[in-house]
Amino acid sequence: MASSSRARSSSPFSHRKPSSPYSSTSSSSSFMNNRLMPRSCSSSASSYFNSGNGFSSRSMTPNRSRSESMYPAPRGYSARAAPPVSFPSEELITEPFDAPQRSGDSISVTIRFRPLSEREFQRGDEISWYADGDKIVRNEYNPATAYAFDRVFGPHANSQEVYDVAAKPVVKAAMEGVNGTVFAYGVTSSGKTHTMHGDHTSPGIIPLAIKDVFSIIQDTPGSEFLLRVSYLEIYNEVINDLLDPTGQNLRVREDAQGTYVEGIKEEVVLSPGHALSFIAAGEEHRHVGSNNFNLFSSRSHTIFTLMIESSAHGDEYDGVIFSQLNLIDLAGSESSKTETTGIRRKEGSYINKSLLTLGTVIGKLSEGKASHVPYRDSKLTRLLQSSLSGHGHVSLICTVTPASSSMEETHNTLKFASRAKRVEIYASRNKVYY
Ligand SMILES: Nc1ncnc2c1ncn2[C@@H]1O[C@H](COP(=O)(O)OP(=O)(O)OP(=O)(O)O)[C@@H](O)[C@H]1O
Repeated sequence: MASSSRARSSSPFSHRKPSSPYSSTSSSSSFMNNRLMPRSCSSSASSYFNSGNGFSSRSMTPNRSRSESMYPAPRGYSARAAPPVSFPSEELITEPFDAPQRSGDSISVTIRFRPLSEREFQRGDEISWYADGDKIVRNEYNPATAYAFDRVFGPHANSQEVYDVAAKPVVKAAMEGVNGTVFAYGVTSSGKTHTMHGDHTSPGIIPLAIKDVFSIIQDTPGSEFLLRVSYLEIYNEVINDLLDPTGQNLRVREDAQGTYVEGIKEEVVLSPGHALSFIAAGEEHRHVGSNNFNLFSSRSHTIFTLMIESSAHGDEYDGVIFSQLNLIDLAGSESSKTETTGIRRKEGSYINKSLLTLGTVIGKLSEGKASHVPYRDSKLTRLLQSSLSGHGHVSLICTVTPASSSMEETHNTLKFASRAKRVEIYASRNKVYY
């Protein structure tokens, strides 16, 4: 009998689960009084909802015994080439490179400037880098130094505009069974959290993506969906489950299909508000951690994952498509000279080491030739391995300040972004027939 165990996708954030304690009988479904009932259920719950009024109690993915891999490539598995999401092409203007012949798609790279902060303004910072049109970042003092990207947003762009370009196509593809990863990269205080989370007046990529996912469901009559979320942080190279305070120091496991976090909690979500409530709860857990360990949001990488399954009804049934959408707010690198305490210094060195490893991994991948890629050198790159090695769309949003006092740091971010553009990906649709 079916349970909520889902088919294994090629995403790095796949989580094995024991067989469901809830059987997927009608009594375990969320179909109560013809209303979708949010409930406090763990990953094992199976609650399907569709784009119409009805709900289904059946799971689309098969139950698997513990001894079996939860996500083997089942019979009938098909990984069809999906149409690439339409990101515009890009090229480096002043630092030409020998790009490998591309046969796949590439990482989409977006740059987002924030305005000069009050602090920068007060201390007399000038503009050192600026958006020259919507594809080029240019240096004010040396105009010949410029980089081109898929898209560059100046300081007055809002998060909805950034979302529409850098995340919406990835979200849309994820709803069609193609794994996706959107992540924000940049030095501390450059605007990563503003971009990924935002606030009530200016929601960021994560709430906008959640809203979009539910609106796509509404606009997809005749299909049923199952959505689950997980939320974790990597703090000092330790993975903590933000949806389950007892889930500390979780292990990264690996099997033939890639890496996954063992024992992470997944929650079924039934509405945008429901999904956002889990994020809010997760932030609370992270905050508690902060008090105990001097942990700040900027001191951990966070990964919010939305797991999506869908299937058409009745005669229209054409297999189950599934995907994972990973929305990542990286911790910002910070100069060690700003660290004041031992704990801060330790945090900073973990952050810098993992970001350095990310840079090395991107650099190796961008070379486009077979060589050792040190994914295992950090938890972040281990978890990102499947995404970066090409299984799904990847959108990198690099946040930068125009301030002259951060000119070198911004230049480093631009160089990282430039390298990332050269990484090839081969996104394919995940589909399984039962
Ligand atoms: N595009 C923007 N427009 C207006 N304000 C912004 C923008 N980006 C960032 N800010 C503001 O700048 C400050 C720092 O931003 P934020 O906290 O998002 O940085 P961060 O990169 O996440 O830093 P950290 O790495 O320390 O977490 C915040 O007050 C934020 O509101």
